[in-house]
Amino acid sequence: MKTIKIVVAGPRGRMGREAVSLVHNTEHFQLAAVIDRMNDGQSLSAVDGFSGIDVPIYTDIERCFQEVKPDVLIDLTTPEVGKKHTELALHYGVRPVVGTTGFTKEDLARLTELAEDKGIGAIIAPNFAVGAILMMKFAQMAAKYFNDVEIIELHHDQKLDAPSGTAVKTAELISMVRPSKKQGHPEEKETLEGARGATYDGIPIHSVRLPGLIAHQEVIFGGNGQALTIRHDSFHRASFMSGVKLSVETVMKLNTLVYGLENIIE
Ligand SMILES: NC(=O)C1=CN([C@@H]2O[C@H](COP(=O)(O)OP(=O)(O)OC[C@H]3O[C@@H](n4cnc5c(N)ncnc54)[C@H](OP(=O)(O)O)[C@@H]3O)[C@@H](O)[C@H]2O)C=CC1
Ligand SMILES: O=C(O)C1=N[C@H](C(=O)O)C[C@H](O)C1
Repeated sequence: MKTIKIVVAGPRGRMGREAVSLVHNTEHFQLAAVIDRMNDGQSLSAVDGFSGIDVPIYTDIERCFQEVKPDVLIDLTTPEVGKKHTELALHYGVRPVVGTTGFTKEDLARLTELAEDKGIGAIIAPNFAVGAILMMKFAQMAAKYFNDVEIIELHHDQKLDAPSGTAVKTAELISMVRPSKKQGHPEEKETLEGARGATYDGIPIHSVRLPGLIAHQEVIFGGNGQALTIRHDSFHRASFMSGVKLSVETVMKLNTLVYGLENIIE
């Protein structure tokens, strides 16, 4: 298998650390550099937790792309930084694999067009865990039979975006197969603002943030005399890494942007 030359953005982060380790330990992957917002020009091996991983740190992504010429960028940063990185990667002909969440519909449309113009692959995946992809697929299947649904997503309290990318993606998949609907009593009123959560096409989404959690979601369907709950839990960020690996391998064969791993996991 041809070696894939990879740059990871956000290496000191919770996900970035796992991704660096995955790339470093995968035979046909080469970790060529990392992009961070500090330690420019130093070796990653000098940073706590990366001993023996001797690759350069760049704080300037454009200089990194010009000098390193990677095949793939794995971005695990923050919503604003992730958007900028993805756009620049496409501009430089580097295929982005983006786990960073918080992208809007407009962001996705713009990036899809850019990938199309450049004729290269890109993957933006709100969730890399296979169990989470199945949860979303099962929820979409169930929505054909149950019109009423609410999503509860639960994450660690350091998460920047709400609702989670996974919750938004789940609501999008459900709204593709069920008619738009205003749920609950037509005259219901919130006596405390926000009590009914955010809504996506009439689907309430509730975001819980607590220390101790990692990434969890329940999709609850209600019907006549019954309820169906579909739940997924990530107890460790290692749960996301097989999806990152598959995405890096797949993005090399694509020439458009794919949003969501459900489109590449059959
Ligand atoms: N798709 C998926 O399956 C998953 C996606 N995620 C998403 O991945 C993203 C990262 O999550 P997580 O690892 O928990 O977050 P962290 O806050 O732990 O990591 C983000 C990292 O990005 C760094 N960073 C900030 N600005 C820049 C920049 N300009 N250049 C390079 N690095 C930068 C931060 O540095 P500093 O600390 O100095 O600010 C930090 O090290 C989030 O959007 C999250 O929602 C998370 C889990 C799974
Ligand atoms: O920030 C996180 O941790 C996670 N973010 C992603 C999301 O917003 O859906 C994926 C997973 O839930 C973990």
